[in-house]
Parts: sequence; C-alpha cells; structure tokens
Amino acid sequence: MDKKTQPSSSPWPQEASSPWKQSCDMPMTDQHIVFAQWAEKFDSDILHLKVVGGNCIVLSSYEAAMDLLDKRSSIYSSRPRVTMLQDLIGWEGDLVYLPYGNAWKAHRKLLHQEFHPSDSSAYRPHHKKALRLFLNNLIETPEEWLRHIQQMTRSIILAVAYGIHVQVKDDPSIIAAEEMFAVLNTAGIPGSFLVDVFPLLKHIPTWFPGASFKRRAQEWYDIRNETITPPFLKVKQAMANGNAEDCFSLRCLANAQSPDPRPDHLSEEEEMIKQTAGSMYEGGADTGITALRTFLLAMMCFPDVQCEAQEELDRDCRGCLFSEFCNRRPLDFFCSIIRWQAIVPLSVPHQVDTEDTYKGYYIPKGSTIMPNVWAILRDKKTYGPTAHMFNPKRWLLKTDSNETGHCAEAQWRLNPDMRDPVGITFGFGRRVCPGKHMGLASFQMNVASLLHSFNITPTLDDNGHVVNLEIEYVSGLLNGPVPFECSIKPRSEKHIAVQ
Ligand code: HEM
Repeated sequence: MDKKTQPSSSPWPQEASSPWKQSCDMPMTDQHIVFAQWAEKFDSDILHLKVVGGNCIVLSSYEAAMDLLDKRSSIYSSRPRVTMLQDLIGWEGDLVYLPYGNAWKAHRKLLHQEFHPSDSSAYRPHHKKALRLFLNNLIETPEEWLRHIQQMTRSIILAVAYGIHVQVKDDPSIIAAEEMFAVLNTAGIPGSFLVDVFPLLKHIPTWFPGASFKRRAQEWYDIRNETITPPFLKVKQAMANGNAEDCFSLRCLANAQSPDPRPDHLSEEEEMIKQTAGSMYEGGADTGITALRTFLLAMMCFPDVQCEAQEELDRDCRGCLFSEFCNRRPLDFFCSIIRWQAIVPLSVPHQVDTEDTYKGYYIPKGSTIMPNVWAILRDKKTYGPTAHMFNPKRWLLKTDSNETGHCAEAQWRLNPDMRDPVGITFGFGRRVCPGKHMGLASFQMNVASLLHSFNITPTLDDNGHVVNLEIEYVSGLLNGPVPFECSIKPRSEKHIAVQ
C-alpha cells in the first residue's frame, strides 16, 4: 500500500488495502451491497480499493459525494475509460462516457438546449400520446405489462430524439434498442471484462484463444450502430426532402454550421449530434423502465400504501391525470421508489483528473470515483432505523391549502427535513443527469395514471393462492427486480374513462 494513501491516524480498511487481494475480491455482482457492508465494517464513508487496473474510491455518504463530485467538480468530472465498451464496441463518442473536456461540453450544450427544466414541450406531447397507448394496451393485454412499459418508455425517447412514432408491437427500432441496453448493462460497468483491466489485450487478434470478447465486441458494435445510425440518417434525409418531423435531431441538424451535403454521410458535427441523440436514448429509456418495474413490485408488496394513494388521487386529481403533470402524491412515490431501490446504484463512475486529498486521505490522479448511491439512500443517520423500508409517508407533510380546481395548490408537500433523494439519484456535479426533469416528470405522470386507473396485485396460482412475492434484485449498471408476474386490472369503468 502506498504510504501516502494511508494516514496513520485513520488507516484504509485492510480488506481494501492489499492490491492483489482486492483485485481478486472485487465483487462482480451486487457491488453496491458489498461496498456498503465494507463501509459499515470499517466505519468509513470513503474506501480505497486497489485494483489491478488502478485505484477505485467508493464514497458512501452524501457529504463525501457532494464534497468531491459537486464542490470539487472542476477535477472530479471525467469518466474512467472502459476499454471494452469504448475502444472495442464503439461507445467512443457517447456523451455518457466522454472524458471531461471540450467534446463533452459541446455534447452537453446540445442537450441543455433541449431539456431546459422549465420547458417540457420537447417531450410532454410525446409522453401523453405514448401513455395513452400504454394504458389502452394494459386494458387489452394486461399480462404483457412489461412489454407495454418497454414500448412506452422507448417510444417516447424515439419520438423525442428522432420523431419516430412507434405504434406496433415488436417494432424493429424497439427491438434494436432492447439489444443495445442489454449490451450497456453488461459492458457499461468498468472491469466487467479482463480487457478493461489489461487494456493491451485489445490488440490480440480475434482468432486468438481466449479472445471471444473481441468477437462479442464486434457483434455488439453492429447492434449499437444499427440502433443509432439509421434513425438519424432518416431524419437527415427527411430534412433534405422537407418532410422531417420536429425532433431533437432535426433541430440540431437545422442549426449545424458544417453539414455534409451528401444525405448518407455525416460531417464531424453531425456525427456529434447523432451520438448525443444516441446517448439520450441510452440514458433515458431503461432507467424509466426500471423505476416503473420497482413501482409495480412495491404496489404488490404494500397494498395498503396503494389503496391510500388511490383514495387521495381520487380526491385530489379528478380528471386531471392527462391534462396536467400532477405534482402531488406521485412525487412522494418517486422519492420512495428511488430511495428504496436505487435505480443506478453506483451512479456512473467519475474519474479525478489530478491528485487530491480529502479528510487527510490521498486520492491518486486518475482514480475511479464511485458514489454508492444505494448506501447513501439507505443511510440510517438520515432516513432513520427504517431506512431499508418503502414508506412514501416519510416524504409527506399535509398543508391546509384550499383547492379551487383540478391540480390546484398542492395539499401535500415534501417534508423539507427529509433529504431529497432526487438530488442523489440523478448523479452529482457537472455530470448530473441532463434528462433529470424529463425522467422525473414522466415517472410522476405514469404513476399517477397507473394508480388512478388500475389495481396492481400479485397473481394467483392454479389453486387460487397468491403467488409468493420475493423482493429480489439483480444489478448491473441498473438495479432492477428479478422478473416477476403481476396482475393489473382496471379499478372501474369510471376510472378508465378519465384517460
Ligand atoms: C429515472 C430516470 C433517470 C435516472 C435515474 C437517471 C440517472 C442518471 C445518472 C445517475 C447519471 C450519471 C450522473 C453522474 O455521472 O453523476 C445519468 C447521466 C445521464 N443521463 Fe440520466 N437518468 C434518468 C433519465 C434520463 C433521461 C430521460 C435522459 C435523456 C433524455 C437521460 C440522459 C442521460 C445522459 C445523456 C447522461 C450522461 C451525462 C454526462 O455524462 O454528462 N437520463 N443519468
């Protein structure tokens, strides 16, 4: 262990200090849970793991994450290089994985123009349309609820990014996206492949024994390319023909300073727009799906919470589910869902550009910084002894405001003494999620509509008994429940009529 990294007064945890031991012991699944256990065992909110590929710093408290990733964001805003994903699969120019610098700033600028917090016009009409179709699909084939959620979430992004309107089941754009997300969830975690740890392995030939990762990388490159290139070229061609639909890609292409005049070629600037549209797709779709799956699981496991929320929605949001983003109960549901089961449990890792010290610890230049969002959101000091439990009430305070119309002044407001999980879930500092407002608004409207119109209950087995419910999660980049069944039935004709 490097002397400089080990202040004598407060040694790094032994388990995290032996380079070789760590590289062997680095958990490959449920990392967030193991890291949380280590943090507790060593009573330290900052752990240093020496791995073969470099140094990894895990932050397990809100204070540490904010102190470094937010307050020192000028040096903590880069990304570690993920060799498999970036060099071999071609996620090279993707905003999510770009190092901090001018290229990243240019990509971000494009998104900021589109997703201004006070302007939901870029996504709201698409969302309303997709949500309507989703609710109708649920009435017709409720057993296919997962497919309907996937279709809704992905089709919103397709519409926002490319003006594509998916109407049919198993649309090729949706299938391509599905495959791309599976790749991202596997290869998006630094260290998932040996080549991430030993980048020189990327040069071995494809036929070499043990080089199966290179063959997989080639297949995955094609999947990503097929997902993000054809829809973008379509927009470019439609723009040339004068019949393109308004969308993110079109608006950016229309403002491009140096476009390639050929319809099937892209200039450097157009390539950047294509990558940014792709990163929107990657960042925005599966996070929303995961949040909704956890919501359904929670509703089955906590039926009393569901009933109470439905009664409140009946009282407070008469007829407004579709016309307004209803900012009341659904917000505390979002807070509860994302706190109970963090969607991106270790966020997306940052990288520090220069060496630094924090609380007397030395942090080597180039270290990978992982905020353990899952642990921060279950911190007993902040959320009390029941921090591990789902309980929307912990967020709510009732006010005495008079209601004068649909979705008038909120009767409920968030408890200001309870730390807002939204500021943790969507990341930190300069890399904070640019789709935060869209993700939040979409979730609220989905949850309000689902709760208002449907009862969500466990399925019954052949003997009419409730199928045993397990709260079991499987994590990659995202933390989602293991596949489960669920019954979604309309509450009444009256409730469905509101849609
Ligand atoms: C529930 C929904 C969502 C969650 C939980 C979520 C979460 C996150 C997190 C944790 C990060 C990493 C932040 C960091 O590095 O500190 C991130 C980055 C990102 N998200 Fe989201 N996100 C959501 C929705 C969206 C949506 C709707 C979009 C696009 C329309 C989007 C696009 C992105 C992009 C492009 C990045 C990369 C930003 C960068 O590296 O500079 N996300 N998101």
